[in-house]
Amino acid sequence: MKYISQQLKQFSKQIKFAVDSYKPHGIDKNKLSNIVICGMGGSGIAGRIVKGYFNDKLDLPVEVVNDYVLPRYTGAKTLAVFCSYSGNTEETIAAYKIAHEKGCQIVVISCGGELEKLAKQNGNVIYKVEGGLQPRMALGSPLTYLFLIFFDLLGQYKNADILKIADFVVNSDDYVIQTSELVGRFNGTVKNKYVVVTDAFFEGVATRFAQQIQENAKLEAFVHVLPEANHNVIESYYNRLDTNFIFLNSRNNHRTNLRFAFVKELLAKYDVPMVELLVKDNSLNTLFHIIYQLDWLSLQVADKNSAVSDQIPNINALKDFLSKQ
Ligand SMILES: O=P(O)(O)OC[C@H]1O[C@](O)(CO)[C@@H](O)[C@@H]1O
Repeated sequence: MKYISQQLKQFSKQIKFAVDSYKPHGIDKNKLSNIVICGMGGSGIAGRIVKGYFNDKLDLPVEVVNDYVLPRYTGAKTLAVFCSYSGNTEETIAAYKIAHEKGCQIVVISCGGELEKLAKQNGNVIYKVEGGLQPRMALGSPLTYLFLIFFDLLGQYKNADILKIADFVVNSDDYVIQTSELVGRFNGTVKNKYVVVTDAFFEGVATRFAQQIQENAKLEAFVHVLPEANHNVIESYYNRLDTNFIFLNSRNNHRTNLRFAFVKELLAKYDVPMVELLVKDNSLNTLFHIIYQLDWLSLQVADKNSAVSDQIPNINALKDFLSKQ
């Protein structure tokens, strides 16, 4: 835990690094028909978070691709952003090669590897990330770059609010205290599963937390998105749930708010551990704070579960297996 928590403490520094290093990409939004953001795991999640944020702000379809292939509609009018910390993730490299062949407008976020090599050869825009961390503990820079790339497309890059991302200076000890309180609220009964009930705006943030619980704490974690989850998974909300619930609601839809209220009441009947995260507003600052808070929570849960959070033996064994094929 100590080693990985040292890495998490650099979140704020990573954000600042990206804000300071960012240079406008020069891509004209009016010449685009769509955007794809490609990447896996702790890098791909940045795309999902940004997609949720810009859903009601950008008049272009955005798709997140966590795969080897790109959708058929991609081409010269596609902005394809590739996000890989190591630059050596095989799915991301394969998708990059397709984008290059199809003549997409390409932007790469990475600290090196094969992806950076190809991007340099092909003269793509590259946003460099500082190396030496576990990819899932390096989200600050890629996420900030992605936000800046999108604001830049909207012609808002110089907007003071956006540059305020750089003001995200935190005392990580405060987060450790806050999240250990949250863990305390879950503790009455030890549950083995985590579910985040979220709305679409925070789906990426919720998924980030689920992935952090899976990789760091070695526990099952799921995301139930409202309103859709009210049409299916709600039927599993009965007694004997072995689950801790977290609620994350941006409060931007009155009907969805009602759904949250109903679900909370329903689960309360079964005495299920629940925590509602405080969402002050839908600003970038709040979004970054929630991500950081949930990252700390995943490490606290890992500690409680005596998990070795900096080791990912199954993932490494899989990569080893694939490299021999
Ligand atoms: O950012 P990268 O280097 O492409 O890695 C993507 C993902 O792959 C892993 O290294 C493991 O498969 C994750 O830890 C990471 O989130």
